[in-house]
Amino acid sequence: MAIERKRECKGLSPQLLRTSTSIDRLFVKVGCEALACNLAMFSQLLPHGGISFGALSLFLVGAVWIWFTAKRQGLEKVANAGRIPPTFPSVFPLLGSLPIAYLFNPKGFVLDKKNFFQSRHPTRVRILHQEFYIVRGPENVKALFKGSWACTSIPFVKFALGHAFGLPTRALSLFDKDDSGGNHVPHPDSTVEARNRIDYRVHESLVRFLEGKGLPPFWNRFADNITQRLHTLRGRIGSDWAYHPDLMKLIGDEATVSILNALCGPYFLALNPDFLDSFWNFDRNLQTYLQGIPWFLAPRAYADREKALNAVKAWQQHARDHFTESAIDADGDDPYWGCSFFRERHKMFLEMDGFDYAAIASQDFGAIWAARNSVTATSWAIFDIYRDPELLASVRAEVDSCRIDTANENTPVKFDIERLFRLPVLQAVYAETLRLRMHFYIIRMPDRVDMKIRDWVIPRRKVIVTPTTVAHMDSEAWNNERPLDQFWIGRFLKYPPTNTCEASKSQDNAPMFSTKDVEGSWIPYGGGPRQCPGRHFAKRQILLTTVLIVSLFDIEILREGLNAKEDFSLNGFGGGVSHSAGKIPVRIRRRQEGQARD
Ligand code: HEM
Repeated sequence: MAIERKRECKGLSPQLLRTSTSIDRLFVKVGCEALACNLAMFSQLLPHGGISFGALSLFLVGAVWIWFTAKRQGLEKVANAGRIPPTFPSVFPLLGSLPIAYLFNPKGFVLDKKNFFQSRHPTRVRILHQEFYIVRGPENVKALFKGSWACTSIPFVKFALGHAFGLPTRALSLFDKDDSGGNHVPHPDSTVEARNRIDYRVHESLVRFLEGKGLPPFWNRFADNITQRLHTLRGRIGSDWAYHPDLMKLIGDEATVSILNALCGPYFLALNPDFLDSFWNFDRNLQTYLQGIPWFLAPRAYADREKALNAVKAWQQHARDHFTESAIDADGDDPYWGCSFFRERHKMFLEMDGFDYAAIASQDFGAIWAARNSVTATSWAIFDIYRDPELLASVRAEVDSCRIDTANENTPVKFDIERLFRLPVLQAVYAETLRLRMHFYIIRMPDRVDMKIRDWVIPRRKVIVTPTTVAHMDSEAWNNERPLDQFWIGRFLKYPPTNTCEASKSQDNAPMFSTKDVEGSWIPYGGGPRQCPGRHFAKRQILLTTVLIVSLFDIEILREGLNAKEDFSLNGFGGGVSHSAGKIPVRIRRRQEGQARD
């Protein structure tokens, strides 16, 4: 039977197969047919009486490759039987699955069907002495999020705060001591004092702010601010086309200023008018800090971080010097600290060991920076709408139906906000923007117990990685009517049937928006207890800013910007919603009279 199987090896004579060695028969026996074929091919290449160098090299390359393929096949078999995820095979055992190709094309690497990010089942990956587990596929991802209660974020938060946000060592050491877990009630064997429960206290204050009573005042201030700003911009721009060198910067700056004003109050930017530059330069250099590149190799990157941190420190010193209780308004916020979130957590951090003003500035800069995804997503949504005149017309038709007429031209435009946030085409633009543009590695680590992911068990204290890009580009999970690397809102819309009696009776042919069918595949905000707490604000922020722009402005993307690409370089990929690789030049003018209800 083994010989019969070997006959399938193309190009090998029966005689050659009969003379193959006992080693290749052994491989045939264990099911590694390909390697057996290769060994047989090798004997055919041998000249009588010696081995040519070319033949030997060819053999070695072929043997390594086929061994690798055979191991992969074996992996699939083990995968169906076992419970501990198998290790992804590596060509060079000491190096593990060293992702050299990642350095040159990280997005291409994670989407390459042959490598570990695409494994169908949870898989262990070893790179040098490091190891982690990859989890992908909607059902596995749903199970991962469901089981995330058993995970700790402490090592990753500590890493990000220390490397990127410059949190001093004394404050960082608190993360190592916090063994109390993420729940309200600390682990019974934890010895950390309640005031030093940094992970739980920080997370609880974030949730109270962004998912609780802190959200409405923050949101209302943002909505007023962006409406006023874009109304003023409309006044400045006028009805003749004006050139702007970069749509992403134009939209990004407006949205960032309004978010900062709403978050930190009016003094933040008044005291630090150049903050936007250092903020975005910091953002572009994130990987430099995370990779631990020393300052003398990237002095400008570190100077930008210093400037951004100094801005936060200056704002907080001003708040400490000027704030009085009487400045607190009915919502609990005040103009010096902005949201009560910052004021309250300032007190909270000062209660903790190792925290001083510099440490608080690092923490708060991290919280401010977290809004960056929302801003970049807004710019992409607006880009994709104006790039497609048909889509622009659909969005405008929907949005105009939610406009509340204001008495005159000089009063800022108003909308029925709740209706606005239920518009199907608009929501589909938002969801498709995040599907296409959000590139992030969601990270989990089960802490005290092993983690069950369907039939698999991932041992405790092991890192689990789920790339959003893999989920968002999964051809088995998504509607492929248009290529997955193209922006297409149809992926999130369902249309009522067109030629049935029921449909003809129905007046309402509007599509329905839903993300239900792509649960576990649309994961821009992560999932489970530690999913993004800013998602409610982010959706509203992206929708309102987009709606204001399409209502107030005509924008023509100039030819060189029409096919703008995302920055998928090593420094640009994987940190969240992408930046564009280059500038996107546009012409902009006030939306022409009479078009408001086209
Ligand atoms: C489109 C916009 C946004 C996207 C795609 C996004 C995405 C994410 C993701 C993937 C995470 C990690 C979640 C996980 O591990 O499961 C996260 C965490 C976080 N996000 Fe967002 N985010 C967005 C907007 C915002 C905004 C506007 C804010 C604040 C105003 C914010 C604040 C945060 C914070 C504070 C965390 C860390 C939470 C923690 O440590 O527990 N995000 N975000």
